[in-house]
Amino acid sequence: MDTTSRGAEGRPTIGDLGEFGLIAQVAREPRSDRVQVGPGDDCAYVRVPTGSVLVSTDLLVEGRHFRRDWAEAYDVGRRAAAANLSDVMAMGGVATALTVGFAAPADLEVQWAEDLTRGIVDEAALVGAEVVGGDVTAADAVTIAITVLGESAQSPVLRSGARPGDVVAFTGRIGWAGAGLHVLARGFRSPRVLVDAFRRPEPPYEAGPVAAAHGATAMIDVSDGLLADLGHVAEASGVAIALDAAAFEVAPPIADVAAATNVDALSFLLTGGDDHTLAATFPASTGVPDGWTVVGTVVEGEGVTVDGAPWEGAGGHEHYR
Ligand SMILES: Nc1ncnc2c1ncn2[C@@H]1O[C@H](COP(=O)(O)OP(=O)(O)OP(=O)(O)O)[C@@H](O)[C@H]1O
Ligand SMILES: Cc1ncc(C[n+]2csc(CCOP(=O)(O)O)c2C)c(N)n1
Ligand SMILES: [Mg+2]
Repeated sequence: MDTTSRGAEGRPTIGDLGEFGLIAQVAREPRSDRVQVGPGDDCAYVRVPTGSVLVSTDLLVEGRHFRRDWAEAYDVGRRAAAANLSDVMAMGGVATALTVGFAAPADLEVQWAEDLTRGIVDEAALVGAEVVGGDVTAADAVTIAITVLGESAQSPVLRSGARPGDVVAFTGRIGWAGAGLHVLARGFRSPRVLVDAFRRPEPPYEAGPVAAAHGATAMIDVSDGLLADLGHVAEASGVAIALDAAAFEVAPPIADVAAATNVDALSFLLTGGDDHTLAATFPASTGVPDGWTVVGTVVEGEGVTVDGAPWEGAGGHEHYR
């Protein structure tokens, strides 16, 4: 525990509690029957008179989630929207509408804000969603808080449905954005393909509903890192997940960066965040849809292991840690 973050008279701070401790505190609040899924999944699912709606909020803060010297405003917009749209995808749904909360200092160029909006609108258009409202306020750091609404053709796929015997799989690019961030943080701008993957993730939007229709038992978008996000699935489902390192194929640019910076290439795939791709579990009998790679199995127990042991390296992303 970080004792340097103690509040007045030694009272605990949210830094002590941690991101997930704080969320657990909010999640304990009672909710009515109209809340079919509350805090704890990629989206909430709330009953309305005409059916049910998926809803999720994601916040991007300058310096924490993006840097203006690392990405153009347009790409920050694409990424801000993608981070939200991918949470709807992870429930097996399709996004319909976004509201955009935007806070920035007065000296931000108008062009930056315009380009950001264009990026958000273009990313939303990939799934047929539209920006329908928002809010603007002054702030010291550029902050983008998007709320997304979505709908689902079938019951949403939760984090809590994984069962022993299921297979664990992912689809889309994994580790690319994390490797891009690693490169940028060391002052480099290449390999370009990795830096671009960080700047503008490409969530496999159609894969969410396809996986749901295929019978996915649990699903999550990979934003904190595969191990961390599968950890959320394991915890919510009351199971353990056993990954097989040999099942992961390391893409050449990731292998190059790993070799050049003396890092285990697998760590990018297991702990890199920001890809906004999908991980899911499927019954062994149904197998996985096209384009998914099986990387492990669901077993009795708790936690996530790689080749039978807990991952020794750094974990995924967690605020305040
Ligand atoms: N301040 C809060 N109040 C209520 N619920 C919260 C709060 N912060 C987070 N949550 C809920 O906690 C759960 C986990 O949040 P988290 O941001 O880790 O997941 P996520 O939205 O899937 O992340 P990502 O968008 O990075 O994939 C979500 O269900 C989210 O709605
Ligand atoms: C400048 C900069 N430094 C570090 C990172 C890495 N990062 C920040 S938040 C996060 C998890 C998802 O966020 P959240 O849990 O808030 O949804 C990750 C992987 C970044 N994107 N930009
Ligand atoms: Mg998510």
